[in-house]
Amino acid sequence: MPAYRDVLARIPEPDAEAGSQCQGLLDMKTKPQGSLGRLEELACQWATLRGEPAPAMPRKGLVVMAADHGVTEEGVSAYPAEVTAQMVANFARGGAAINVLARQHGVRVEVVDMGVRVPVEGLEGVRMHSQGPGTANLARGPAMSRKTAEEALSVGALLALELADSGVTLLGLGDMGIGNTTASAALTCVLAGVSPDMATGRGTGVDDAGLTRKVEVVRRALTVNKPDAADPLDVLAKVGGFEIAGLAGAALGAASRRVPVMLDGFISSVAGLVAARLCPKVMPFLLASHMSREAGHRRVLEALRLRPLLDLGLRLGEGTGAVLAMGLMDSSMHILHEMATFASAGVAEKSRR
Ligand SMILES: O=C(O)c1ccc[n+]([C@@H]2O[C@H](COP(=O)([O-])O)[C@@H](O)[C@H]2O)c1
Ligand SMILES: Cc1cc2nc[nH]c2cc1C
Repeated sequence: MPAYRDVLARIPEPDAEAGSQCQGLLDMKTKPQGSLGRLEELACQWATLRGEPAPAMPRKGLVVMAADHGVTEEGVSAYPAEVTAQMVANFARGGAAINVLARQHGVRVEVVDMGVRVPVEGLEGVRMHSQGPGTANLARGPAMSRKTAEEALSVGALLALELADSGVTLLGLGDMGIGNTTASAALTCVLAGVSPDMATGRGTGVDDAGLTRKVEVVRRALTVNKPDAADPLDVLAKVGGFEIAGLAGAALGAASRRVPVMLDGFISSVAGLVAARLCPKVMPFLLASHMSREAGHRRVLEALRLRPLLDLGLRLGEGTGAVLAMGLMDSSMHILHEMATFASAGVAEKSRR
């Protein structure tokens, strides 16, 4: 059995009792009840998912999965496909935005080559799990076989298990892949039930003509491939990407170990949606870090019933928004562990009037 199928059968239920006990602890802190708003919600969510009223501070990890997309030959990106490999080298050297933010927030980063066109073999710190030299052009036929989609899902699931075993308790998802907003738009159309013009955005910054072309390409991908919305693996194989499949697998693997998953922008949220369609039990473990500028992101978060923590106009990917939001999770846990209570600080509680 492919590894990802094994993990999705093991995703536990959240522990609502641990969450309400966590709220009880927060209510004893020296503040009007509920006044830390979503930070309190985050703390309780963390408790619910970890299954303890006062869990330890998160140990943060992030997987950045990179792959190329055959659909770039349709002229759907503002940047050339070579940028995917070049950015993987940049990640390995520690010079990308994600490296900077991860260092600031103490997040361990794992970079995975899931199928970059020109392999980046030999780069220290890059894990090689290439599924091929990029996907096939999804506007002309399936992006990959069903078997490859399952293999990529399994790579992600096994990596998440490995990270959980080594102590990671909060996992962020990041992506890198020129052309991947086209694949993500096509996935969004099928899995969230929206039209190509609603799901498609400017990605790295295509102009108006590029956007019109991109919507047409997404429309053609759906007509040519006829993905079956009731069969998420079929959808993923036909109009997905290697890195998207890997990230979906990572979400499933993390959830199976009670490791909450911090989604990033459009692409990693689509991966979350793929995971949710494969196994709805993953849904409580998915957290939305931010609202991307990319047009389709809102639709994906709506389909996942998630409310993003931040709205910073980001549209970079790489896991940048996920890492920023992990800082909020840290803050919520510092509050839970370090704030004085009304009793310990001798502060008068709410009047009973
Ligand atoms: O995270 C997002 O919401 C996001 C929105 C737009 C673009 N990106 C990044 O830009 C690349 C894909 O853009 P494109 O135009 O080549 O499809 C890919 O590397 C993504 O990480 C990411
Ligand atoms: C330079 C560059 C960096 C990126 N990081 C994620 N997607 C990207 C796309 C481009 C073009």
